[in-house]
Amino acid sequence: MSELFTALIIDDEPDICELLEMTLNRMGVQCTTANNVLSAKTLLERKAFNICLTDMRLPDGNGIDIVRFIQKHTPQLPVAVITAHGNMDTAVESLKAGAFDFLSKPIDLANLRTLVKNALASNQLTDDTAPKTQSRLLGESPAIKQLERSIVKLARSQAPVYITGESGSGKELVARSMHERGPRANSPFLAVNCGAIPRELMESEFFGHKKGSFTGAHQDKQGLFRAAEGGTLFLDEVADLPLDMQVKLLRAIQEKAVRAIGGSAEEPFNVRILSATHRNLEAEVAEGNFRQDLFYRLNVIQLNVPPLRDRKDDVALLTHHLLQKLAADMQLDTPKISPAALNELERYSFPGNVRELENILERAFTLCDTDTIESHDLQLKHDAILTENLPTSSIPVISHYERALEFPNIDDYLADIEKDIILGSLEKVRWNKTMAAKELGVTFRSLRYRMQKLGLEED
Ligand SMILES: Nc1ncnc2c1ncn2[C@@H]1O[C@H](COP(=O)(O)OP(=O)(O)OP(=O)(O)O)[C@@H](O)[C@H]1O
Repeated sequence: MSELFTALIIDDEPDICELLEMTLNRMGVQCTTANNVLSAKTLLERKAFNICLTDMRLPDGNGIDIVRFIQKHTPQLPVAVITAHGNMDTAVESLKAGAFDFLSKPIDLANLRTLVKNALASNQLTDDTAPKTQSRLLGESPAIKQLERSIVKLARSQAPVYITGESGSGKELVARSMHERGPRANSPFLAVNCGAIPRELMESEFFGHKKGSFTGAHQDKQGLFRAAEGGTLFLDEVADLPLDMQVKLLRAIQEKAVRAIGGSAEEPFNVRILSATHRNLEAEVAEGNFRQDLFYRLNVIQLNVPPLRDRKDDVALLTHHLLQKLAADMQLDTPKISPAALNELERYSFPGNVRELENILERAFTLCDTDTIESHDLQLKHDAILTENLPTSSIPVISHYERALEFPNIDDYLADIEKDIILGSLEKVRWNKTMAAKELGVTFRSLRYRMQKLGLEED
């Protein structure tokens, strides 16, 4: 580090101030100290710093007062809070208030150095070096604009973010954008689908293994945490982690270190954790399928990606963009879309969200034999077209008799209706079977039986 950076250290214990100052000085950071909230605020008003480290307990207030003050006056300044050992509540509270990261006592010097390095990199983003990445998230709706603002703000922080939203709504895209707009942009972004890793390989995938540590371990393998060093690890479908793996993950996050299978020592990592699931994780915790303590660690800040049906204004924009992209990939001219077809898309409920829109357009593009996509090319599921925008007189009356004739027999038609009802309810309560059973007035067992019979598995 050739430039001279400056830090404000706020602590009333001289020994801690000295330890922090010595460590930071060795990293080329010049320190100013304050031992209470009042003098810290005065210094913050008078001088510019690159990083601020504050103890939680101060004689005339606490670290969160400092975090709030900085958020209000100099939000670009990364501030980290030093908390008492094991006091996760205050750590979470400070991250929620806008702290960049936290450090627990007794201070681990390796962790302190990593924190300072990350903070300085984040502070540098105010300069011309800030990633100029164009937003990947398309949309002009208020919900997307708000999401975009949250992404930019959270990109600088180290806080774990838990992203919720229906399948295909853009959770991974949000995680990726957060990575690309932050100080970790030049390091790896690794996305892992927790539900797709075979159980017996999970520990090795996450933490790595040493050659010979088990049958088939022919060479050393670097786990995901090590492979993502300096960057971001996105745990997709985190609700699918088996309970024994949840314990190991919690430990790794708490210790900020991992031990490879067959390895002799824990190795520290510097990775930001983002996670997501389309399931309701609170309900999984309530049902005993997900550990409360891990949920608490992952869910420091929650971001919700709204379903496409709730941001109808974005459908046209996304459609035009996706058609352009499809045409470019196939080296063809961009097709037009008829007003009627676009209107149909705008009234569609998109159970599979943007991913479904992508699939619909790809199919339509392939099927359409003119330069314009028409309604019939879309092949939308009619029961998923919302009728709210239609004048009542034009709402088609569905005759069960006529529809049943499209099926091989009446039982298949009735099964189709039952499937629709169950899926509708499950989607509404985010696949919480207890709540769906209640809503549908059947027992939990009966719902499970029906789901099995109809081949409805959670994906
Ligand atoms: N706002 C958006 N602008 C442009 N493309 C989008 C947007 N939202 C989603 N997409 C696209 O839709 C597809 C699905 O997005 P993504 O994989 O991020 O969804 P997801 O919520 O993580 O899905 P899953 O729950 O299945 O993991 C991707 O191809 C993504 O690029």
